[in-house]
Amino acid sequence: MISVQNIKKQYKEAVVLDVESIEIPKSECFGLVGNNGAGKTTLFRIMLDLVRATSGEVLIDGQNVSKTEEWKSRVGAYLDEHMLLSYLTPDEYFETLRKIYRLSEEDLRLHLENFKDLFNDEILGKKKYIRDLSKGNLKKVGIAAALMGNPEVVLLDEPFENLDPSSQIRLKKLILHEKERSQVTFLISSHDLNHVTEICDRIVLLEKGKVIKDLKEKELMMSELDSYFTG
Ligand SMILES: Nc1ncnc2c1ncn2[C@@H]1O[C@H](COP(=O)(O)OP(=O)(O)OP(=O)(O)O)[C@@H](O)[C@H]1O
Repeated sequence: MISVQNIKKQYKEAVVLDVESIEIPKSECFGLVGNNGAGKTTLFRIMLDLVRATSGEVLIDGQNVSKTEEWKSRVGAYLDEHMLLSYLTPDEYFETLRKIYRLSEEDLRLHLENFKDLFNDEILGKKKYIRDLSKGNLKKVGIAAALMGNPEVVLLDEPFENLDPSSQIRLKKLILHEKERSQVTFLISSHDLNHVTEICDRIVLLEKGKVIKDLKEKELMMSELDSYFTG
């Protein structure tokens, strides 16, 4: 369970995030939407302790993320390419993570097997450095890495961005499969309302750092979001 309590983030006078409370139960697929600058990435960065909130706290299974470390072994995330090791090839990168997560070679093989369709023969065995991959392929490496080590919680910032249509569909299937298989709690930010409403159980809409809608009824999500974004 993830609990966001009275989180405020301020840069000088500008308050970019002001969230009273969000509770995310285990195995929920939580979608986060909002226009550019609404605060989605900032909220994710605070949840991962990459940025410190001005006030308030985020708890993962009761642990304050800015004061403890243990939660890190249960959380996977891909926010942007800064999280990758760009001087490695994808094979070298996954092998490095395998050792960090203490997985067997067979575990890694099985993990990457799940990504076979998504990788579309473009990622593994190519001897190409991560820094030279296309934006979409970078994202695929980051997502596969975020899901390594059986995380209980996975945060993905704009996972569909830069993916071709086939890859977007494959990624949706993969997330739904992972959710079924291992009850992962997914937190997904996206500008793609169709994808996010299709896979998420709940969608929070941010506007200028504030939660203005918390949609839990699948049938109403799309129409509510549609009317908000078409203004
Ligand atoms: N280091 C910083 N210094 C000043 N302002 C910042 C900093 N980081 C983020 N911001 C501001 O915080 C606000 C929220 O940004 P954030 O990246 O969280 O939005 P977002 O919802 O993820 O946007 P997008 O959809 O464009 O990715 C923006 O106004 C941004 O300019």
